[in-house]
Amino acid sequence: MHLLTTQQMAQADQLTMDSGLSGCDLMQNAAEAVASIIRQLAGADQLIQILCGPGNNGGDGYALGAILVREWRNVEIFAVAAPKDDSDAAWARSKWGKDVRPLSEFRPDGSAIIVDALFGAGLSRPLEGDALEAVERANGSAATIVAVDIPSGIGGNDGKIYGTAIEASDTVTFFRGKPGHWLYPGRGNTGRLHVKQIGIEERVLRTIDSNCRLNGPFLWIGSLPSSENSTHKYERGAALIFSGAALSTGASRLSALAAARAGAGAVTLVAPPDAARVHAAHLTAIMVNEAETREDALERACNGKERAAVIGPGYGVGEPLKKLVLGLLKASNSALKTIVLDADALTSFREDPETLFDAIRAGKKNVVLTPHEGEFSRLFPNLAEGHAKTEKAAEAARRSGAIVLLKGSDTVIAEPDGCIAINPNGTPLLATAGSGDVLAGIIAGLAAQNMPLFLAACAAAWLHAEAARSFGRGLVADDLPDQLPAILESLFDTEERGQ
Ligand SMILES: NC(=O)C1=CN([C@@H]2O[C@H](COP(=O)(O)OP(=O)(O)OC[C@H]3O[C@@H](n4cnc5c(N)ncnc54)[C@H](OP(=O)(O)O)[C@@H]3O)[C@@H](O)[C@H]2O)[C@@H](O)CC1
Ligand SMILES: [K+]
Repeated sequence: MHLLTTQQMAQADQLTMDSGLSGCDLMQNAAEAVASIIRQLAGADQLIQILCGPGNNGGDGYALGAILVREWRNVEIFAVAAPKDDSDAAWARSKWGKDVRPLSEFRPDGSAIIVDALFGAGLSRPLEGDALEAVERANGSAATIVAVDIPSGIGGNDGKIYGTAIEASDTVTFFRGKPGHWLYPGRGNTGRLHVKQIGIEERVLRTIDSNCRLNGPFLWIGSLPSSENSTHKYERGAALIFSGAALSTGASRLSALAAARAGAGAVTLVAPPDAARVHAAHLTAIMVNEAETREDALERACNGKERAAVIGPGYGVGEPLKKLVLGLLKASNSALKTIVLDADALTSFREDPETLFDAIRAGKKNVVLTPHEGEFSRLFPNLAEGHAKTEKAAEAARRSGAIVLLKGSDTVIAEPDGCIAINPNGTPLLATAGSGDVLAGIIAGLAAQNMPLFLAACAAAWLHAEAARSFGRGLVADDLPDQLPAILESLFDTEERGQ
């Protein structure tokens, strides 16, 4: 599903109005959509307190009030300022036609439903004065809060809080969601998101240049590898995982198991001899190859049948890892097409990230970088602050020439050409040691089966979170790979049933 910025939503609005529907029609439809949610949440006698701003978000609030009083509901409206004369919002206020009290007089009734129609797509600065106080009062009350379009104070494009922001239990938005509904902290303030259709036609998306999508199976299920037609393990796809030293083998082992559970037919760990023995004691289905030196490991990678490799987890930050990564990126004429750079492989380039980016751009490999925020700020120090997470990831992908999967509870995946996906099913359960190693392994496992790399990264982020959810409390990273087969199976089942 596309996500639209506030500017793109305004464009959708305008394109719709150009083809005949008026702004007042859209506002009326928007208000009807919010009313349908209020009817589900409110008892017949429950007080509805609507807070209206000066723009069209406020207009939606007045139009909603007019609908609800016709149903004999008990409605109060408080406004921060009157709408401009002759605006759609002024039309809606005239439809309401009853008393409007100043926002400074708003006192929440703990048993009421508060409708937040203060600011939506037009939020242009931090909340202050009466609006700020009203939002704080509403949040401090026991009332249920329903936000119109987006909780007031949340930036529609970046999900950031401007001054303060409404904490809604439900948010009703129109046509498509916005990045700010899905990026934290906005996602936390949004509550349940209801996306309602108000007469904007799908075809406007052909004109609007939207590059941001919500991640989910609908995006990549058609490309998800199925092992049905492969009879040989190498035909199914092989992955190579680079191991660190004997005392830090766990991370690479997690990546290897995840790659195998994601469907790679053959997974090999390449490890220094003492580490190889540790792996051998733990593993059965995963192959282990010894490599005496870094050069041996590189040679093994270049002469193998593996299409995808993971390097970084548990390897150890430093010059040897840098050289190995640069060697892999440079190697031509090998089956290895995809390299997932994670953890130590990212941190090793913190002093000179440009060396890494130059090598990625110069080489012929498809590369995914999987930083968490800390690793990201080491590689892209001037992008770390201020920007929206989507913009940070997109700019990092453009600069590095790699797909960037910026981890977090709202993981963002970006391609160098500007396509972005926001992952919606992240969970705090994933904040556990080794979880990132598993994610890197899933990406490699899917890429080894020839899944297009951006889609593989999107699918991996979603499957990884789904695996955590399906295990639940008490999860440790070791549990994640084992959850994957059942999740993959149910995805294929669903697709076969055409759902
Ligand atoms: N797109 C669609 O499909 C449809 C959209 N619809 C609705 O329209 C909404 C967008 O309407 P909108 O453009 O009028 O913006 P809105 O959010 O009402 O705010 C603008 C006003 O607030 C003011 N203001 C801003 N920040 C402020 C602050 N911190 N503190 C104080 N003031 C502040 C700002 O002042 P200014 O920046 O101009 O000085 C301006 O006066 C959208 O969210 C949806 O609900 C539906 O009706 C129909 C279909
Ligand atoms: K709002």
